[in-house]
Amino acid sequence: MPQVGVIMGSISDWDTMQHTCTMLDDLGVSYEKDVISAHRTPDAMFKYAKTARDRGLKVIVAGAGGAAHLPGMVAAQTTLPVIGVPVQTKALNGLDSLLSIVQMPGGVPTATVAIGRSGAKNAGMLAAQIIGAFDENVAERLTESRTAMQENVEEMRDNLAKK
Ligand SMILES: Nc1c(C(=O)O)ncn1[C@@H]1O[C@H](COP(=O)(O)O)[C@@H](O)[C@H]1O
Repeated sequence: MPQVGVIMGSISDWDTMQHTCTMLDDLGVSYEKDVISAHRTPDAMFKYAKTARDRGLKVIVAGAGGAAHLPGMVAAQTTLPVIGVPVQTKALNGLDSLLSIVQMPGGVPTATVAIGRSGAKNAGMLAAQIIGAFDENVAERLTESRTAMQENVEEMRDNLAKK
């Protein structure tokens, strides 16, 4: 039973959303992935959000670009935490996606990460942190990843000192 649902408005979002999936793979968190659109497949979106909790999901990560209504519309229909990933767009560089996701009305929170790949990566990590609040194994892997990141910066400092 997957713990995280990773959905995206179009297959064209996969370039971005694959980074969420890679992060979840690295942290050993089970997930499912799908293309669901609030605009193009409203009934499927409704069903996905309404059945998510009963299917055992704990967190939903939703990526979309442009008029990115998917994360907010999913959040409107479930009390599971929803993390929105603003996909970078050609016309407006993803500012449109960001503002569509982040500016939710009071009462329907949607966690919002940065535009594009880094945001998608952080969405996977944030989803893992939510799971890790209740799962010691995931928490342990998150701690290891922080340690690796710190070691990486130490290496950068050593390299800089040699320049
Ligand atoms: N923002 C949404 C939604 C939605 O929010 O329901 N459904 C599709 N899209 C977005 O449209 C963009 C272009 O999609 P296409 O590449 O399929 O034309 C994608 O970034 C997708 O997330």
